[in-house]
Order: sequence, then structure tokens, then C-alpha cells
Amino acid sequence: MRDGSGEESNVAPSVHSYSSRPGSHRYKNAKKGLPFNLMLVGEPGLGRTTFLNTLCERQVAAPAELPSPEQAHIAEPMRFKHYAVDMEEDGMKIMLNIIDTPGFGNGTDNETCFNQIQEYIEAQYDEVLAEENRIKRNTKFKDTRVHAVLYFISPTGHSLREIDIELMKRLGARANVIPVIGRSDSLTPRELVLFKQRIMNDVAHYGIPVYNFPNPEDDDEDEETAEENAELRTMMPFATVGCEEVFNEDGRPVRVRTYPWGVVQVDNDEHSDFDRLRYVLLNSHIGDLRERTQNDLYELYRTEKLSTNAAAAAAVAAEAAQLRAVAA
Ligand SMILES: Nc1nc2c(ncn2[C@@H]2O[C@H](COP(=O)(O)OP(=O)(O)OP(=O)(O)O)[C@@H](O)[C@H]2O)c(=O)[nH]1
Repeated sequence: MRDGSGEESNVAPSVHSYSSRPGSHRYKNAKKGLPFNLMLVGEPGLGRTTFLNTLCERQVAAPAELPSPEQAHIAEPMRFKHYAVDMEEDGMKIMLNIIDTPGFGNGTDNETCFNQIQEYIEAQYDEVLAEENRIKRNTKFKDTRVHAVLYFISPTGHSLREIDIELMKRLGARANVIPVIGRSDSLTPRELVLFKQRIMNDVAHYGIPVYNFPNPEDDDEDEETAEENAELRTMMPFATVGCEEVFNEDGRPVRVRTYPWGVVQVDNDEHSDFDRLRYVLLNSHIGDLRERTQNDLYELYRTEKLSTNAAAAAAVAAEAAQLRAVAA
């Protein structure tokens, strides 16, 4: 860790400031540790790797190796990279499993990426379904269902692109999709406000089923939670800034991106939504994201899958009966 002078410093790594926010401790019930599976999706260069390391407050993922100039034009296919990190947040142990998707949106054929991601999410549901049907349960079964997908939007300042709309629409039915604006410090505060508005207009116009924080009218939430959720809805999509370096400012650890014209403080609410998003993911809404995955998204998938299987079995039985009748 370096301080502003470039020297090694011994500052404590805790740089976030959210412990006093409402809603903390809401899900502090997991003694063994709460598993949380988070997928990161977004085009190359939007800051996913930096975000991951900033979220975990340590270097979990190394920066991607850049191809040589001769190879730079060859689009690498998308792949899944897994990172397992044990965290402790506000007294709660979290077994964080991050699934990164380098190579997404690299080529002209995005359909293959869409299918790969959807199949990955559904394959985790299939594993739970198979486990539920086992006579003897596997006590070591690891639930790898994706509890949230962070979708990184490019800070163009325009509006959503076709790739964003398509992907979020496809995944929204299978996972809690949370849109975020990557490298948001490239927009001025006014540009950011307008960009957020345009994105949310597109979300409404195209009926994109993003995770929209439980509506207090639908749920039996207390007043404080209802207010918090209403505020979080107005912040969507979250504007993120990532930075792995921690500096020492008057004895206080801060993460800043330094530019010739000034600094961007990652954990300062006036500079970015990073701190708030981190709090949502690892504290206030970790329980809701997990519950929604289990009770709504998985249940829907399970019903669809079993109905399809039942319909297929009925069709096979009808065909067999027909063949038997012909043979008789
Ligand atoms: N301005 C700005 N630059 C950032 C931010 N986060 C990361 N970067 C820089 O953007 C570049 C790409 O960051 P990565 O974290 O490697 O992006 P990625 O999305 O993982 O990209 P791939 O590894 O190519 O898939 C690096 O030079 C980072 O230092 C940010 O919040 N703001």
C-alpha cells in the first residue's frame, strides 16, 4: 500500500464509510458465512477488473495481459473467470464468489456471449434442481446460483446500445441484473445525471427487468427500508469508479484517482456511487438478492423446466401409445 508520497504505508485497509447507514446488520445471521455469487459483465476496458479489486479491497485479479500489436485484432472468445474471496463486512462473514466474463462484447457475434452467459446461469439452477431430486442429499453441496449480475454500461453519455438492451432483457428473467456505469468519472456531474435519466427511460421503454429494489407497496417493509429503497431506485444505474491504490490523507486511508486537474475519491458519495453500491451488495441487500434468486427466479426456472419436461414426457408417451396401437 502506498501513501501520497509513493512510500509504503501501514494504513488499515478499511476505506469504506457505510457502517452507519440504515439497514446494516439486517442480514447478520450467518455464522458460517453467507455465500454470495456475483457476476460481472461488460465490454473490455470498462473497469470490471479494477472494480473487482476495489470491491474486495485487495488485488484479487491481475490486470489483463494486453495482446501484442500483431495479435491485437484477434478477438478473444468470452470465458468465465472465478475468484473466491472471504470477506467480513460489518461483522458478517461473506463467502464471495465472483464470476468475471472477460471477452464479452469483443467480437461482432454477441449472440454467442448472450447464450453462454444465460446457459451458465441456468446450469447453476439445474444443479440445484438435480440436488433437490436426489434421494440422499450431498451435505457438501455448494450453491453456485448467481445472486446478482452487475452489467457495466459504457460512459458514452448517449443512451443504451442494442447490446446492453438485449443482454439485460435476456438475463433479467434469470438473475438480479443491476446496471452500473463503468468509469463514470469520465462524465461531468450534469452529464451523469442526464445519462442516468436516459438509461432509465430506456429501461422503462424496452421493459428491461432490472433489479429495482423491492417496492415498499409490494412488500411489508418498515419505513426506514422503504425510504432507503426509494432513494436507491433514484440512484440507478450506479455510477462506479474503481481504484486499487490506497493513499494516506491526514492519517485516513482514501482511494483516489489522481488527474492533473484534480482527484476523484472512490468512496466519496459526491464523486461516485461505488461506496453505496458496495454497501447494497455486501450488506443491506445481500439477503434480498439471495432470497429473490431462490424464491422468484429459481422457482420460475424450476416451474418452466419441469413443465417442459412433463410436456416432453407426455409427448413421448403419446407417441409410444400410437406406435403400440399401430403394431397391434
Ligand atoms: N477513468 C477511469 N479509469 C478506470 C476506472 N477503472 C479502471 N480504469 C482504467 O481503465 C483501464 C481498464 O480497466 P480494467 O479494470 O482492466 O477494465 P476491464 O473491464 O477489466 O477490461 P478487460 O480486462 O480488458 O476486460 C485501466 O487502465 C484502468 O486503470 C475508473 O473508474 N475510471
